[in-house]
Amino acid sequence: MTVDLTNVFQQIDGDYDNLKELLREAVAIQSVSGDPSKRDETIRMVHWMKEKLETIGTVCELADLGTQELEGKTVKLPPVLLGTLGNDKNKKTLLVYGHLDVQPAAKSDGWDTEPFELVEKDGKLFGRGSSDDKGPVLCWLHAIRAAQKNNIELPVNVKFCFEGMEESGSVGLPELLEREKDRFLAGVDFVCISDSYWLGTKKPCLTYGLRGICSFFVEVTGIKQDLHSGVFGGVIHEPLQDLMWVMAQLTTVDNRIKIPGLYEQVAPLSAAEEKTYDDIEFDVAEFRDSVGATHLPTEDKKTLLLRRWREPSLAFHGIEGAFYGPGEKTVIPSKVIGKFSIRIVPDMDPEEVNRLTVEYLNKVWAERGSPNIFKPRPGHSAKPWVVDVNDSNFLAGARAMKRVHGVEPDRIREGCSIPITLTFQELTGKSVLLLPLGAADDMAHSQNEKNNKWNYVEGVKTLLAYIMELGSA
Ligand SMILES: C[C@H](N)C(=O)N[C@@H](Cc1c[nH]cn1)C(=O)O
Ligand SMILES: [Zn+2]
Ligand SMILES: [Zn+2]
Repeated sequence: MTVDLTNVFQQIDGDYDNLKELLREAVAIQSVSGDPSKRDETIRMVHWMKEKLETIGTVCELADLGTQELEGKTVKLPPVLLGTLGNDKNKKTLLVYGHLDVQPAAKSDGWDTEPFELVEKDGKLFGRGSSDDKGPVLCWLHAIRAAQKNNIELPVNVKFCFEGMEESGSVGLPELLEREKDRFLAGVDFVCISDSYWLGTKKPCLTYGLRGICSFFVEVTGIKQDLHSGVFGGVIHEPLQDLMWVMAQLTTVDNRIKIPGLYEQVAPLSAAEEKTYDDIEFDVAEFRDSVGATHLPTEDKKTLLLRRWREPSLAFHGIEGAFYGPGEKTVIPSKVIGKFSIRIVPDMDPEEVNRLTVEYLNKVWAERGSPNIFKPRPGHSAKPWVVDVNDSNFLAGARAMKRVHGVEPDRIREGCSIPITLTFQELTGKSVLLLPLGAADDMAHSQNEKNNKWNYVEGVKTLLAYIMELGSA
């Protein structure tokens, strides 16, 4: 029997001030997992969320993950929040995953407002984590709270797994989940993750694929300290010149990867799969304008989507040790570390990608002929993930989207990665649904990250509708 949610949806609309207040509190906690100086904040964020989950009756535990070595220091890993809400043997069990950590952010990066202060402007809620992933995580809480306020019994038991290291490769989580296979993960029937974005700004989507990732560090040293470029320029081998030259050998001008053997690993595209791209609504001009570009390497809809979702790509992230502040500094840096990553797709294997990439870097380094010291090394990696879109979990998600938005969602893939997705699928043997709530222009990881007020509120309704739909899945 379908429960009428009309009144609950109205109450959710009316509860906006509370929804916003909770997001404000969450955004204010600077849980940047990649920054060791902010590790206490990341841990505080997990404790904060535990308290919130307990207010809806969740039985919570904090799984300790020990420590990690980060920038030469031993730092505590944030615990993983495991929660159990309901234990009815006659009901199926939904496992919800989300992350409480965020990417780094500083006003000086070019934000219009302070990144860790939630600001509402023109129907948008600006703040680091508002979309990725604190907003969606809070939608789960609000959805269940709304059901409880209206005495609506959930048709499923709900388990929560919220971590604080997703943006840094989910360190320790796969091993914890392995250990929890026959305890916390036992009896899970469905998995759902809300940690990605719609393809546009208006039409909802369900996501059935993610790219994986292989990240790399390339270190070049050669002189004992930074040097005056006037006094020493021209008479030494500069590490930064070497590094820039090596990095420039990795891609072509239209961003194709030059590492031999990489594209050969990509699964061939069948005619049937190619056809699924025909009906997807995607406005290339809107996409181009949203990123502020004048030209894109391709403006053909299908080619562009294929490149985002089912082809590898290489992105450069930065150079540690190189001067980047305002003004001029006529210095030759002594040690530089280039950082880049490769997004990988089926059938690429992270270990093989790491091997081919390091082999290629060493080859071009040999061609460079520099006497400096060159150390390329892989960082974290994750496998790609693709599934069937028509199982009962996906159908429940589609019905929920239709109930809230009145349209059938598009089935899409994502260019980004959620490293733990495949682990959940393998350990539970159950379907994992990616139910995105954010808009394509949310600018996750970037300046002025936001969550639309509308997406946030409709997201609460969508997750509630999804939980209720699982009752007939
Ligand atoms: C899709 C998700 N919200 C996300 O942003 N994932 C990150 C995961 C990651 C991998 N390395 C560092 N972070 C991403 O795709 O970059
Ligand atoms: Zn992210
Ligand atoms: Zn995320």
